[in-house]
Amino acid sequence: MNVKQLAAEKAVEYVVDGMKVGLGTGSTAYWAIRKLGERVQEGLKITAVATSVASEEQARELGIPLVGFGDIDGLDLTIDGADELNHDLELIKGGGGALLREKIVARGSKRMIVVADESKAVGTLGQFPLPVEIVPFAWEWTVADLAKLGCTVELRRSGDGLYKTDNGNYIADCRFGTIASASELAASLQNITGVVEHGLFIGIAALAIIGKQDGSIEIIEREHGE
Ligand SMILES: O=C[C@H](O)[C@H](O)[C@H](O)COP(=O)(O)O
Repeated sequence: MNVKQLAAEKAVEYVVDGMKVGLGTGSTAYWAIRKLGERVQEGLKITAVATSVASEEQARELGIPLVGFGDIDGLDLTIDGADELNHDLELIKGGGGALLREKIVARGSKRMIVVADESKAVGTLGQFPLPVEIVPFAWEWTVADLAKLGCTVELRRSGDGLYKTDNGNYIADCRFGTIASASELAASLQNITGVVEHGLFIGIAALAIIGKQDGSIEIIEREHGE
């Protein structure tokens, strides 16, 4: 059973004619984009923006109409994956390096649906190293500042060199083990000048659709105003 596909295809049921849709990034969002492509070929009328070069290419190949950010002032719905999520729908994202674009797109959406398999649902965030996008300039100092927050930091690599995001920045993967307060940590991260954005998504996702090995789906909805 492909539980990522199960969750992703359920989320696509929320898409209706006329919607402006944000396309997430990663191996779960892949299935949502694929299903959306099928529905577009069957006549669904939507426009979309993508959160990464990879998702944009996938959408284009499937014939999903893409628009520029200057053409629209917001989105109705974004469907995206997560690396970890807790019961308050606080997320860790950025395992695929797309967190900055993902956060811009999700924040510009009336609703964000997270799609994930059950391994991503945790009691406390932090087992997954938190991806933090940092500028290459003086990255050594930024990494040192991040480590002062109580994590071990590894600069993400790719092949022989350092990994670069679609925006030309580096990713520092910060292993906290346990994140007691995501909002306090988010505030501390935002205070570090070399940090462009971090992978904590707090108060952004409205709904999570979690695919389970037994073929069932769990839906978690965030209380309004939480
Ligand atoms: O940068 C990547 C994104 O935040 C992904 O949504 C996240 O890493 C989950 O990816 P996957 O569905 O491949 O586990």
